[in-house]
Amino acid sequence: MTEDTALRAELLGRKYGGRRGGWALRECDFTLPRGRICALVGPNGAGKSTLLALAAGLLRPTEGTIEAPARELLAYVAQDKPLHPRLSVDDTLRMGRELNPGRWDPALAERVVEGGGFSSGTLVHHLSGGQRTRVALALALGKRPELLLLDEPMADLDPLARHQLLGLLMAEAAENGTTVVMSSHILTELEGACDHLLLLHGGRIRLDGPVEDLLAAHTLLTGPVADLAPHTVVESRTTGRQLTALIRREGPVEGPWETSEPSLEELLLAHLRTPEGAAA
Ligand SMILES: Nc1ncnc2c1ncn2[C@@H]1O[C@H](COP(=O)(O)OP(=O)(O)OP(=O)(O)O)[C@@H](O)[C@H]1O
Repeated sequence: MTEDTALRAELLGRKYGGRRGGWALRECDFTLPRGRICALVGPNGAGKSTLLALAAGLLRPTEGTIEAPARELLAYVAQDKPLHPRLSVDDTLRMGRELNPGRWDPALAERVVEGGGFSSGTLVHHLSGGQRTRVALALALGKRPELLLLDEPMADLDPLARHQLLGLLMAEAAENGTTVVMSSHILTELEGACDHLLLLHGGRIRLDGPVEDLLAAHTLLTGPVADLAPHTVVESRTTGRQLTALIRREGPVEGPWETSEPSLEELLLAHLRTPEGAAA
């Protein structure tokens, strides 16, 4: 892995349940440059959590490889946010400091916990789901990792908390050059926050690359029904004589259509609705 790379997978595969089990992830090849904020998207069961656990070193690949920074340089917030229930918030953050000598940023951890509507003496056991998320994010960010792996981090946060914490996360990532990989089903949340995309479906990568390049490679068009060749159609719908389609452009679009660049949400929805459509 070079200096500029934060995460790299080569023919990565993971099977659960022994020899007769099924593949949760198959033939995944990608390189994530340092400093990117990467959205990890895909339907339920696509393999997102499996990929994050492999990147965190908590699972071993069944085949292929995944290269990531050393464990002390990465932080991983799992979907179920495992924390010690009998520790107070204060004790939990103290543990974060003790486990990360020389790296821990107490002020940053405090900032994440602030605004959560609980005192620092509260036991983790007595926190709500969203409040526990705050503490788990404080532990992860306080560590000042090179690579931050977040499995649906915002799912149980209220809209204000989500906005505040996403803002804090983005600011910290920009300031410290942290690479973030964040799985989410909330597509609107990813727009504006992420500059890189990994779209998984059925354990395989369907889209991978900088968001800007992926958007520029696609065109939304509306107009009369006509042959779209030579372009690759990701998704098309017709209402009477009217065609709406998302295409992967192969050269200039010439025809009687109105064209525009899709938003990230439009691009993701089209690819999610047609999993067998135009792959990367
Ligand atoms: N511990 C396990 N044992 C057996 N199969 C598993 C295990 N964990 C995951 N799987 C299977 O692997 C596949 C990928 O699961 P994974 O949790 O990685 O998907 P996901 O994209 O994170 O889904 P979601 O959006 O629902 O969280 C699924 O088919 C799932 O049933």
